[in-house]
Amino acid sequence: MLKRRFIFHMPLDPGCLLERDAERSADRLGCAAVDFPVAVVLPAGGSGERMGLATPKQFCTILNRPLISFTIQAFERLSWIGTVVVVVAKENHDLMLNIVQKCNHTKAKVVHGGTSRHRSIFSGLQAFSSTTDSLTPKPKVVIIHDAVRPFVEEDLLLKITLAAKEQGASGAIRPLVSTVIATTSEGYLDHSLERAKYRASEMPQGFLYDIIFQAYQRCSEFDFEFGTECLHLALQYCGTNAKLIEGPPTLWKVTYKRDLAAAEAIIKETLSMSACIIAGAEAEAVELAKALQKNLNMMETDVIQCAKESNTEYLSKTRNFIHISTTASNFLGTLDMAKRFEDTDHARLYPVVVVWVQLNMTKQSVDSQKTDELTAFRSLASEVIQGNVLLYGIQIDHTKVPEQWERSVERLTQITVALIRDRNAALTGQLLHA
Ligand SMILES: Nc1ccn([C@@H]2O[C@H](COP(=O)(O)OP(=O)(O)OP(=O)(O)O)[C@@H](O)[C@H]2O)c(=O)n1
Ligand SMILES: O=P(O)(O)OC[C@@H](O)[C@@H](O)[C@@H](O)CO
Repeated sequence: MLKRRFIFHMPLDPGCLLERDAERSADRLGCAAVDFPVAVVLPAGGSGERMGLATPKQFCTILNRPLISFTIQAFERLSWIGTVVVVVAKENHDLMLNIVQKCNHTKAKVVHGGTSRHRSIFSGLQAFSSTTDSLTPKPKVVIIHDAVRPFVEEDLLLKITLAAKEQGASGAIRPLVSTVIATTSEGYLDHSLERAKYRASEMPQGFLYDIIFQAYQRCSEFDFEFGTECLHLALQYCGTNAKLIEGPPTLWKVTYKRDLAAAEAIIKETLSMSACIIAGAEAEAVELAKALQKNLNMMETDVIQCAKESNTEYLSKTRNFIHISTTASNFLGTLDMAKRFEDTDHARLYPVVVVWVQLNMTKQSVDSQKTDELTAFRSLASEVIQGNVLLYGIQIDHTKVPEQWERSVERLTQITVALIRDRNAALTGQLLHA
């Protein structure tokens, strides 16, 4: 087995695209540090007017999956977090239940929201009960997080939770990008604030449940209608001064169309950071695998000898598999892999890419054989895509002429990277040529 591991930092792991050793240890860290019940309220009852789409932005899809599911998964995967109350508009109740079922969000509880974000959050808080034997007992600490902020990582959640436990309230902040100014009623500049003295209030925020619940019980109708800051309610109505914790740049809220495009780009980039190359036994295939691994230097790649070895170790590390074969139509091994992805739920949340590379060692097959092969490949691709597996094909002609071989491998690399990065369903079942 040929292995070369890179020291590799995932720039972001939104909603745990892959369970990484580091993530697992952080989860263990969380379990050790959090010895009290923690629950979550995700306000998702808005209409997304600024997004300008018919579908509320929390239900807009990325890689065939609603945005809200990425946010829920960021909490679902942490063993030290309990119930995740998702607050949606009444008309979206069934849609949300379908998402919970399809994406297996076992911690999610769906409740109805209100006409404003604060009303929705309060409705979410009321889903917990003070009776200890209830299905949703009230937590010690509750995390409040906008459902349209999909990138929230465990270490920040841990800091917010522990700070809320100690201080009563905590909130994520980010440096201001633009300066804040005050305007006159005629629309002229009144004055500008010294930017360095101010921060943008982001999410997640954490609270001792009793404090934030009491704050909402006491707050005014004006607060409910026009307020945007939970930390302010804790201070105003419970005298609790939130601990502020600076978070990473990925905390931003999906508000406009550009934010959705940015979120999709980040998720695709993170899914494309690793690959497993299955070389088969033939010497030429192993040679191509090593050349491809060398060219794929922007990815953490493993090379294994055969699909049978693409066991759980590799499954947990990547969602991109490059299957090199020297025999035509040997793509049927992909079906076994697809079945294994299905058995391990590996493709439930994120599409798995399988690039079948056919290394042509002999002269071209006759046209009728090529047509049959393409038909079989296409029908396999349309079968496995039902299980969220995207099957692509690339043919490469073997040559002993070094310059030609180098050019072919470079083209193979470029096509492979493009397919993995874009995960475009329209190209599945195609046999491209490097
Ligand atoms: N009545 C409301 C309004 C907003 N939210 C939620 O609060 C979060 C942040 O609010 P915002 O970004 O303003 O969402 P929308 O109100 O949907 O957006 P817009 O203001 O553009 O309509 C979102 O997850 C949104 O779904 C909510 O639960 N209930
Ligand atoms: O006002 P919107 O409903 O767009 O978004 C809510 C934001 O204000 C809120 O998420 C943070 O600023 C932290 O309170």
